[in-house]
Amino acid sequence: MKVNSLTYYYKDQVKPVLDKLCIEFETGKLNVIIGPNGAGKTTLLDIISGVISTNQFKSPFSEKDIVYQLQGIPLPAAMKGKDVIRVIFNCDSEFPFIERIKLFEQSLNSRERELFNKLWDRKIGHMSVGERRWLLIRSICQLERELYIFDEPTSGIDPDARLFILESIDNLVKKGKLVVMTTHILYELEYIDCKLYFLHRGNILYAGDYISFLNKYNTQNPDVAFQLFLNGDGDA
Ligand SMILES: Nc1ncnc2c1ncn2[C@@H]1O[C@H](COP(=O)(O)OP(=O)(O)OP(=O)(O)O)[C@@H](O)[C@H]1O
Repeated sequence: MKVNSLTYYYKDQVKPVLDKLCIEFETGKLNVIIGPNGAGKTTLLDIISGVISTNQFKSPFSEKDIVYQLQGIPLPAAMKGKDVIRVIFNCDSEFPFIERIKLFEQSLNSRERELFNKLWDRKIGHMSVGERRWLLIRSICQLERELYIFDEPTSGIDPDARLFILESIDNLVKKGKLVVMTTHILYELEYIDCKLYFLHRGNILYAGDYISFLNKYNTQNPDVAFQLFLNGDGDA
C-alpha cells in the first residue's frame, strides 16, 4: 500500500501536519511508524484507515477489510469483558460467536487464559488500563481482515502481556496480512521483523530495518538513536 505525496492540514492550521509524505507499506514485515509526540502518526493512521477522508489518498482496501485500534478505548465503562469480546467478534457476522470464542480460547497461553477468565465478568470501568488494552487488542487480532492498524497497542501494558500482544500482531504479519502500528517503546521491536518509518517534520525521514537504524548511530540503545536522529533531523 502506497501513500504518495500526501499533504494534510487540520482546520485553521498554517503548517501542514503531513507535508508531501510518501510511504510504502509492506506485507511480510510489521510496519512500524515512530516519531516524536505530535509528529502526525495518528493523523496518518486516521487517513489510511479512512477515519479522515481526503482526496489525496485512495485506499486499495474497502472499509470492511480494515480494522483500526484507536489509542483510546471508546467503550462504556459498564460493559463487561464478555460484552466487549461479543461486540468485536460480531463484527464478523459470518463466523458464529461460539466457534470464534473457542478458537480464541485455544490461542491463549496459560497466563493469558487466567487473565481472560478474570476479565470475562469484569466491567471495563473496573479493569486496569493494561487489562482493557490487552482484551481489546487480543480480540481484534482474531478478526479476519486484510489491513490491521494499531495505534500504540502496547502502551501501558506490562512486559509479559506486551510480548503476548506483539506476538499476536506478528502472527497477523506471518499470515500475510498488512499490519501497520505506531509505538514509542522502541526496544520491543528488537526481536520482530519490522520496517521502521520515522515520521518527523511532516515526512518520513527514515525507512528501513531496526538494526540499520541503530547502526546509523552506532548504538544498541534505540532511545539514544531516536534522540540522535532528532538532533540531526534525520541528517536531512
Ligand atoms: N482534530 C485536530 N484538530 C487540530 N489539530 C489536531 C487535531 N488532531 C491532531 N492535531 C494536531 O496535529 C498534530 C499531529 O497529531 P497526531 O495525533 O497525529 O500526532 P502523533 O504523532 O500521533 O502524536 P503522539 O505521539 O503524541 O500520539 C499535533 O500537533 C496535534 O496537535
